[in-house]
Amino acid sequence: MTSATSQPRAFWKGHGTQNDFIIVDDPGALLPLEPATVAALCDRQRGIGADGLLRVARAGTLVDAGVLTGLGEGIAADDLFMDYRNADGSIAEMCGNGVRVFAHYCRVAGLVDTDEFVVGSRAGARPVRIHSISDTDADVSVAMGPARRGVTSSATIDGRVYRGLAVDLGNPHLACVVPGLTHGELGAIDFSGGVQFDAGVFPEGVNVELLTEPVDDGAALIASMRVIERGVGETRSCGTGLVASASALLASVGRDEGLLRITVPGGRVEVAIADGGRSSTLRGPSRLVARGELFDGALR
Ligand SMILES: N[C@@H](CCC[C@H](N)C(=O)O)C(=O)O
Repeated sequence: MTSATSQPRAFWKGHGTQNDFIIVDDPGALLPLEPATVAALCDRQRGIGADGLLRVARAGTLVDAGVLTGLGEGIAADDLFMDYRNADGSIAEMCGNGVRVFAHYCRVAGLVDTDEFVVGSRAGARPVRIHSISDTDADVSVAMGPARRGVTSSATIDGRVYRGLAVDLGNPHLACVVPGLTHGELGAIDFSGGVQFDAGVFPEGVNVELLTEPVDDGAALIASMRVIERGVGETRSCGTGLVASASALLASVGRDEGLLRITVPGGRVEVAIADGGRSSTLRGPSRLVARGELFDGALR
């Protein structure tokens, strides 16, 4: 006997500045993406291995299937929706690197026939623009919405306390600009013990970014970032974290708007914050590296 989940299921693999994702096209929203299933697929020893999983389906189909309770602001039933899961199987509202890879996949797979379209996310509509594209590489901008600054708080990593600014990108961030920290010193911090944070400030957990102080090169503010993601651990890049970091870097020099180029272990992206923080754009690469087939057992 066969069922919707017993058929071999195509998957793709891609990354945005080495924040990597399994992409599963599920037009009928039939896949039971239980947390344990997603965690097994994302596991780097017993699964495919990834920082997260992107389910591709139309927003209206996900509502009809009961995956979403509603369409969300600015999202039409026919819009493609990025149903994002962290590597531990938890659901997150948004993923900035994921949206670029998602848009790249949708264009290459023929799900859209234009270079500008709306991607739905649990944080709302995220319009994308594809500047250049091949089957493997793309350069994509995402309108990331407002970067909402909150309170200051602190996080402890490897026994050291870092002060930072809470910034809401639809998902929660604590972006810590560390006075005097060099790029080399940032790279040497031991993230293996994870992060401790104030659960009173971040009851849903938080993504924590550490940053060097910004340097103004005349065209943009330049800085380096590392991140420990909620539901994943350290990743080599985090798109929402980069926008949150841009907002904190601007705050550290008394500004609300500007252009920033931020280096992460997985590459470099550009962030623009405008309208006093009410809008933001993330621009960076996407690479599709493989496609394959999930066997029935992988989904149980
Ligand atoms: N890597 C992502 C963020 C993914 C979600 C995050 N771990 C959370 O739980 O909020 C990005 O590129 O933004």
